Amino acid sequence: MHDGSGRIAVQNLTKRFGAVAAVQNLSFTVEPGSVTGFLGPNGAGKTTTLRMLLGLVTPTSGAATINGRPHHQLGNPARVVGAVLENEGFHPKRTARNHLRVYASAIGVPDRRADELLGLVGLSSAADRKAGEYSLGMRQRLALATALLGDPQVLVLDEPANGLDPEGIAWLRSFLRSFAQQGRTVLVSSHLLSEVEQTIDQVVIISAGMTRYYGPLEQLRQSQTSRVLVQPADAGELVKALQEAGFTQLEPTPDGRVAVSGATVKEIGDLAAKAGIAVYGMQEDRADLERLFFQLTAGQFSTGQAPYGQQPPPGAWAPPPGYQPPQPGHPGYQGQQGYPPPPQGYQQPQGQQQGWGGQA
Ligand SMILES: Nc1ncnc2c1ncn2[C@@H]1O[C@H](COP(=O)(O)OP(=O)(O)OP(=O)(O)O)[C@@H](O)[C@H]1O
Repeated sequence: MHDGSGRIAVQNLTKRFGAVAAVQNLSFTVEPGSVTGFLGPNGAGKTTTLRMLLGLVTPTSGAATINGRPHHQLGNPARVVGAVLENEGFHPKRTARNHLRVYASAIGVPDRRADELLGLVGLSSAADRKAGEYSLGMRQRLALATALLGDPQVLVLDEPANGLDPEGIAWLRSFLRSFAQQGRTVLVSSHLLSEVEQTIDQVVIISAGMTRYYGPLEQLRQSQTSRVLVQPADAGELVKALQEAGFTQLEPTPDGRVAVSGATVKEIGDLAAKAGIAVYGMQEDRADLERLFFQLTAGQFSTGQAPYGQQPPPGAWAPPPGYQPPQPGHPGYQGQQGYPPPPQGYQQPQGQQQGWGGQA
């Protein structure tokens, strides 16, 4: 029998599709009572990992287990793990209520559970409409209702906020938190940290199939560093003046400004005035989680420019504890030291993606 813990364990998991190494030696655990974000850019290997966990793809090597067992050894898996995967297929002519009843009967739960769940996910009024007429957001709600039919201990969701409206996203957040507070396990994937930031306790960040960060979100948050972006008339003179005054955490920005860590706006302003350097603007810039996420998944840990001097200043943009440097084979791998610029055209995601409002 399984150990009943509700723990998800991924150990040295690897999946190759021909020449494509979709997942490479991935390891992490997800503890019950927490919501874990599984994050990575498009094509990072999230869906493949979740599909291996759910027994839909066979690993090339390594293991993914729930309750200490691979999916095919779970007995009645719907009672253990509920999953919402991308592109969930519904019979287009079947109503939502009938769809849920078919699944309820397949896993041996009573019909009334279908109506309970339609209410929970806010679909009661659309229960008799055909799934083929549902919007993307409605299909997501129906997929979650299906995943919950067996009252599972573990919930695995692949990009669940896709297509949801703001009310739906807020509902989903509070639902997942209360689900985890009952001592259950939630693993939720996303390619946007901002989308899941308010929901998750711990985070697994992957890029090109490899783990880049694994640990509490709070730890990642605490590693944020604030800096001041200064636009001086003469960057070289300002850097010299700052260095002479003992401020050494200085970096040029791609747009020609000087990024100063460890100094206040006032300190920089006073110093520039004393040195007779005109300053046209200063802006406090708090490193947000999204930028850290980008830096981690882009295979680097810098602002994209080599800092003034030889090496990155200690602490200025140091990786957070839990950071795992790129391995050979990762696009961001630069040997022992390397600070390449971010890819051209990268745009920071704007705002939160929208998406529920059932009767949580
Ligand atoms: N069945 C398959 N055959 C061949 N290659 C595949 C297959 N499934 C996935 N891949 C490849 O594996 C890599 C990882 O894909 P995967 O769908 O797991 O990424 P993802 O992180 O879920 O991306 P997204 O956020 O875009 O959904 C990609 O390069 C993808 O093209």
